[in-house]
Amino acid sequence: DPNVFHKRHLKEIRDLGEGHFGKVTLYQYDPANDGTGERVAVKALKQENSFMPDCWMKEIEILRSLDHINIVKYKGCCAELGGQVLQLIMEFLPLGSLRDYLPKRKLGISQCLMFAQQICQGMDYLHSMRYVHRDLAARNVLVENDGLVKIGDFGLTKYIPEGEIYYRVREDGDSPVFWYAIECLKESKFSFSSDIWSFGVTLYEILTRCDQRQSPQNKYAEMIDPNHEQMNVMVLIKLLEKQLRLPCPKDCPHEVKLLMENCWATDPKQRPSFQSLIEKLEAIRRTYD
Ligand SMILES: Nc1n[nH]c2ccc(-c3ccc(NS(=O)(=O)c4cccc(Cl)c4)cc3)cc12
Repeated sequence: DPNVFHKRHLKEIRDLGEGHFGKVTLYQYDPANDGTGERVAVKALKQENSFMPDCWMKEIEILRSLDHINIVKYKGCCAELGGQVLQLIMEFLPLGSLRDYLPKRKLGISQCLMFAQQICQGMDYLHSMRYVHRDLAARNVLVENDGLVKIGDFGLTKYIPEGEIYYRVREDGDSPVFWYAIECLKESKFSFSSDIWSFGVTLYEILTRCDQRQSPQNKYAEMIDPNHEQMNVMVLIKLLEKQLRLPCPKDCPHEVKLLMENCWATDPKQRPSFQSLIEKLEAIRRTYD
């Protein structure tokens, strides 16, 4: 079965990333044991979290059910600890995430907008399957080559049943609050529209070329008075309720600034859909051809 990987043939190479519940590692899968095997990315639960296999199995099922050029490919599973827990095997993209790639490459605005449009295409497909991603950020977008990006992690993705609009969560764990829509911070209400807000923050990251000095967290921290308050979720909510938003990165075209701010509308219903963002980004990109 090409989707089954045997632990004994997986040779660890290096870490690719670490989240709250798991970590992603680069391995060579080398059954011939002659160094000619293919490189794969393996996502495993951190041991202390192996108590939550049901949402882990759900994550594996979700990625296995997805098939889109802008979504990282599922390759299979590997039994761990005598079969209790599975490891998720994905295709390996050598250029890593946008956070690794953008600071090193001086991409023009047109190529940044092409990446943004491809993220919208992957997300439009995900929403068409009635999944809310809940963790869209530049660190979770992978680079295949300088013309193709893919969404690379679905650890917080949830299915929204027909007829429902929101997904309420209990755990806040290590929540990516600076990418969260205001209604997620205030009421833990996640929806297709809250993914649009996170896309706006991801577009902001792309336009700053993932410069960490201009990260969402640092930029929001600059908006408060450091002398009398420390940044936390309550301070962030107040700042957003005062209609403050991330600043427009330099060399960001005016129509892209408007598009980004539309994604951060307080009212979720005022935010665009990924379909309309694809059309708008396509039109703006054509002015650069
Ligand atoms: N270079 C790659 N090829 N294939 C991959 C699959 C996933 C990833 C990946 C995907 C996401 C991240 N972001 S991350 O913030 O490190 C992360 C978030 C949630 C859960 C985890 Cl375990 C890690 C880091 C790495 C990288 C590659």
